[in-house]
Amino acid sequence: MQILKRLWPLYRPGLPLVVLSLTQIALVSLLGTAQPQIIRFVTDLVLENGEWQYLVPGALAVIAVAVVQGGLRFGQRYTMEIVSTRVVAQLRAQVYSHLQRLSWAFYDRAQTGELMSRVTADVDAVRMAAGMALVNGLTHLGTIVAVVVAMFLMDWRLAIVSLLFLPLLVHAIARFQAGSRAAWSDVQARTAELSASLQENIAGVRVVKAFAREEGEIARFRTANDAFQAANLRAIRVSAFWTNYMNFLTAVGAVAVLWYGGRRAMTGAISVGTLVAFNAYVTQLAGPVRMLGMAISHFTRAAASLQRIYALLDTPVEVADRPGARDLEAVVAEQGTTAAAPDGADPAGGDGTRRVAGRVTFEDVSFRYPGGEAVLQDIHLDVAPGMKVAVLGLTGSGKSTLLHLIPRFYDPTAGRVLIDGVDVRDVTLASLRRQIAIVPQETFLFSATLRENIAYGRPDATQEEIEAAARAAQIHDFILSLPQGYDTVVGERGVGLSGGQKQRIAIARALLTDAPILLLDESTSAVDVATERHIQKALDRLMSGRTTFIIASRLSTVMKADLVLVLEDGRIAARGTHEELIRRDGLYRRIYELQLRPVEEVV
Ligand SMILES: Nc1ncnc2c1ncn2[C@@H]1O[C@H](COP(=O)(O)OP(=O)(O)OP(=O)(O)O)[C@@H](O)[C@H]1O
Repeated sequence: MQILKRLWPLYRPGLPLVVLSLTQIALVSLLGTAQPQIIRFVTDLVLENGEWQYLVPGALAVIAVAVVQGGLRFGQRYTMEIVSTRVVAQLRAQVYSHLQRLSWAFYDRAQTGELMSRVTADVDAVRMAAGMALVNGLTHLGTIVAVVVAMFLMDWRLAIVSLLFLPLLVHAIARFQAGSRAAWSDVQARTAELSASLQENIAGVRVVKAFAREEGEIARFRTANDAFQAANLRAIRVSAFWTNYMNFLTAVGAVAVLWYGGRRAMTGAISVGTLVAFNAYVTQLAGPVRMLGMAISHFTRAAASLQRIYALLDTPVEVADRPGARDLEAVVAEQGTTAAAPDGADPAGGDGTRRVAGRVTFEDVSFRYPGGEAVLQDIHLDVAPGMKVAVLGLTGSGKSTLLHLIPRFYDPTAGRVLIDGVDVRDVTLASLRRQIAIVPQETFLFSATLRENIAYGRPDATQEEIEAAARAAQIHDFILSLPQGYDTVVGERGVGLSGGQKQRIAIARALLTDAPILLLDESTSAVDVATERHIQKALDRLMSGRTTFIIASRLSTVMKADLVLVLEDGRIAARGTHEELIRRDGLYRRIYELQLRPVEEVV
């Protein structure tokens, strides 16, 4: 019920069409009762009384009814399908846009394949129910009602006897409904499991092959596949048993007609034509009843799917715009803190929007992942615009997490993160993220052209701007060397490009957004000396004039940094410049010995 209430607003705009379809359904149902009546007349007049002139008109009338019914059936189905495809398209769009809004914390827990199945299989189940099943279900219901009424109008005694099976039928429908709901919900869950397994396997195919785990993966998939098959068979069993049981009950009805109707016809209480018509009606009930069963199973399936879809739509967006949140640029401009633009930085952004200065402040920030232990504790930090901060620490010390709090991928559990003195939670996410460029360790490239990939953050960028960014990122010459140049389509995740090339595409992407704050996860992947020099140049260009947080793995980066932070178990264990820190005999020295020097020596 609750579900229908939520679905209703989607149907409302198509109300006139729904009414039209319902009218057609009513007419089809009424016409369904006409044929046995014609047969009744023909039987009584032609066979009993020998009035042969009624035979041909009777036959023609049967054909006419069938033709009109066919036209109406087409109309009812088509009109309802217009409404339902529209409803389902809106539902799908709602799911998709909610998926865009959901935050990192949600995707940490989510399974990609399961989400895909939500958008495809579940939405499809709703489409089936909202269109075809709805029309068919209502038509069958209408036919049943019309037939029953016609029977009572002809002879109520015979009607009661021949419909004695009806309560049993209703009971069977109810049992069927309950059984198939459970069975289909199981099938849907298994479908999701199967597609999750498939998706994960495809995404991780390189790992699978590297570890020669194909056989293991096949076995794992087979288990999921078997479970899916078993669930499906269970659902079919439930469906097959109850629909056939319902058919059997209808046959019992036909026997009742023959037995009791035959006696009444012999005593002359009803005409032979009436008996024939009754028999036609009872057999006519068999089809709609069985189909109604099928429609019900579609509905129960759709109800289960809708429940899952709404559960997803109801998942709260953990990191969202506050009501009335304003753009960061506007708030900063109002406070008048934009004055201190860094050297060389253009206070007006490349695309003409205002830029903030780029002061980043952490005030007593602590953070824990949901259900986890504290990952960051008491972080106190004030980074002036244009400063380069190198973040170091052993693995798992919280370096990435620290960076992820700035663009609000997560919100701190305690304390505040400020940009130019403004709490990042007080401004719109879009305006906040416009001010931040990110170069992650793993570059994700979309299956699109290199041009589109570079311009991902600024789709309106001109070819000149894209080329300028690529040139600064030291990747322009390489792109030109490809036969299709900037129009080269890269495969999913950028297959076809080397790690160093992908990283430079990411740098070009960040350069093009021209944001005053830069978050950089320096790749540790080993590259040759020439590539390393290219990347260094590209990075230097990118960092210039921007407040930069860099998870550093190269000594050269650390030496150039204005401030080095050493994280230990989520706390800032030491801070200072490389020179200051190296003189102390602490964690920094250890990291320097273990992590930084070797990389430098390779290069
Ligand atoms: N999405 C997450 N959900 C739950 N816990 C997480 C998540 N991401 C990281 N953690 C945990 O938080 C801690 C800090 O992780 P983080 O990735 O910030 O460390 P790091 O210093 O960047 O590590 P590395 O150098 O290995 O990349 C780790 O103990 C990790 O297990």
